[in-house]
Amino acid sequence: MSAPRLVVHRDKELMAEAAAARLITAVVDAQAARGTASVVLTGGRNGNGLLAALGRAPARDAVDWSRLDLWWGDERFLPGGDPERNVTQAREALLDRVPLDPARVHAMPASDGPLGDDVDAAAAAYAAELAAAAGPGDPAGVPVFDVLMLGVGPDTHVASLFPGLPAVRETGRTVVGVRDAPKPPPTRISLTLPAIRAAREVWLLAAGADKAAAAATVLSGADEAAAPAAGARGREATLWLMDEAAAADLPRER
Ligand SMILES: O=C1O[C@H](COP(=O)(O)O)[C@@H](O)[C@H](O)[C@H]1O
Repeated sequence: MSAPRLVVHRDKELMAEAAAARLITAVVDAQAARGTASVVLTGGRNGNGLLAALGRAPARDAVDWSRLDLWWGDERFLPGGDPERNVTQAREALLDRVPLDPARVHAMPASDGPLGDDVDAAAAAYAAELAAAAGPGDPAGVPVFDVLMLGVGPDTHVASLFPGLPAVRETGRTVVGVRDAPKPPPTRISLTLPAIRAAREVWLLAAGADKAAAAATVLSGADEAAAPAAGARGREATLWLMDEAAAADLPRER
């Protein structure tokens, strides 16, 4: 697993533009090397800001959108089309305006889907979809994602892995149902840390003053059960993409 590396931008707008440019390059490079690319999207303000910036970037046309697999790191377990669902927000920010292959857009199940409102069954179904996409050389039971993005919550949560809840300690399953999340809605679906750590590159997005304490806690060596973002590492790279406000409480010599 790779050690965290920090990239600090002046403000959240610049961070979103720079992260979008970085994502375009990563996808184009992956498609050139392997024919396809796979990216795991995050919900939240920073993740949606990045998607909106990507939509404004002229270089977005360098991406072959038809050869891109999109997955989600977590989802709010709500009815399909609910404005609070991460996939709904991602569609609005970008996905509805680029020529993706619908079969490659792997949204997590909704609470009114064919599996009904059983969040554990929904999580198991997503784990099965990931396992089916994994190759024989992918021992984690998920594909080797090229880039997996995670918004960092002010409480250090990533995906829907919240401090102190059992999901953050999961070692066997790749996807779990989450109940009693402290941030609404309380019922969610999340990739687990072992699934997250299967990615080549993990990018943690932290912009805004409300992320400063979380970033300082995680980057000072906190335990992942108490600060889940501490457990989010990529095989080849772990990047913290930040703005100055989120980096304000980090040691000066960073
Ligand atoms: O609820 C969620 O929150 C986190 C962080 O969101 P932010 O608005 O504080 O940046 C997000 O990463 C996660 O995907 C989402 O479900």
